[in-house]
Amino acid sequence: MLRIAVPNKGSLSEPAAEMLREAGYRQRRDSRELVLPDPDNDVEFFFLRPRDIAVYVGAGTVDVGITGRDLLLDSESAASEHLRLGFARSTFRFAAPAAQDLQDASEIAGRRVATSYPVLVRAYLAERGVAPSEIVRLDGAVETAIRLGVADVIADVVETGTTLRAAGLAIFGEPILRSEAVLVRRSDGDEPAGLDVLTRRLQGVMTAHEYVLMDYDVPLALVDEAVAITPGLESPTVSPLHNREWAAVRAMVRRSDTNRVMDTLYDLGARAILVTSIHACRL
Ligand SMILES: Nc1ncnc2c1ncn2[C@@H]1O[C@H](COP(=O)(O)OP(=O)(O)OP(=O)(O)O)[C@@H](O)[C@H]1O
Ligand SMILES: O=P(O)(O)OC[C@H]1O[C@H](OP(=O)(O)OP(=O)(O)O)[C@H](O)[C@@H]1O
Ligand SMILES: [Mg+2]
Repeated sequence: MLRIAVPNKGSLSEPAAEMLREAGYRQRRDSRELVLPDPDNDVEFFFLRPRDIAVYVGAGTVDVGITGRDLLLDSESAASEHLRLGFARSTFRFAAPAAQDLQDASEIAGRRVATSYPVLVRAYLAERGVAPSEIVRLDGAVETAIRLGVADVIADVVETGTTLRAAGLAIFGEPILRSEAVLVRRSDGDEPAGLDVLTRRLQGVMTAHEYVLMDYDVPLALVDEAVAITPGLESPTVSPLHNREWAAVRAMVRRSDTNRVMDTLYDLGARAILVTSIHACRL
């Protein structure tokens, strides 16, 4: 049985459970459940703190886990990224009171930095030869650290930037890291049995979100031009129609391109252009 660690709380928890549900796995109904066997799919879920997941995976007590790239790197555990999952995207940034108008990470020299990710911050500054006077490790609500006088600068997760603005802080310097949810596995050792199936299922969910199925009819003489507009992933399906002068085409199209592609096809002379969502897929 593949042992899979899943975040029990926080920003990662709900979207991770939703993705696993879409991939056909059982998910818990009660947030107090800590372990959930799914014998039909030959896996077992362990609901753990997101920050601890890479530690358990690195120690080999669970086979794989879902966590954030930032949490993985800050854990220094023997786990590594196996698959990007595309949700819980964030950037990790330095910020300071807007009035101070700091511009660059080099200005952190001699200043105190508060963060929940001390390993990431220490490594980033060390690489650039910047020596802060202190790195203050906090569990959360890092934005308040400056007002309370324990730090001059913070390094924190930024999604929309609302929290920083509300605290009167402004981002400065380059992003320290771009993060998203990732599937992690142990860095060394054999690939755990069943990881290939989990990976394909999760990739299937991502592809189903990312692509739509587009069907349209097009005059035979225009099929080549139409197919160049919708090349699909491998090759589009072209089928004959009862009216022999026309053909039907079916291809996968990036969801974000849907309307642009429909406009282009219509201008070319395609008609009856239909778009359907993909429920699940294996490529
Ligand atoms: N708006 C956000 N706030 C916090 N973390 C976010 C956000 N958006 C994405 N993330 C990602 O979620 C992970 C952090 O999850 P975690 O559960 O530790 O923090 P949290 O959502 O702030 O929960 P908590 O309230 O327990 O601190 C990181 O990988 C982070 O990059
Ligand atoms: O850029 P934003 O969209 O505002 O989101 C980012 C903020 O959200 C999180 O805090 P959370 O509310 O989880 O509180 P915490 O600091 O106690 O973790 C995170 O730590 C940032 O502070
Ligand atoms: Mg938080």
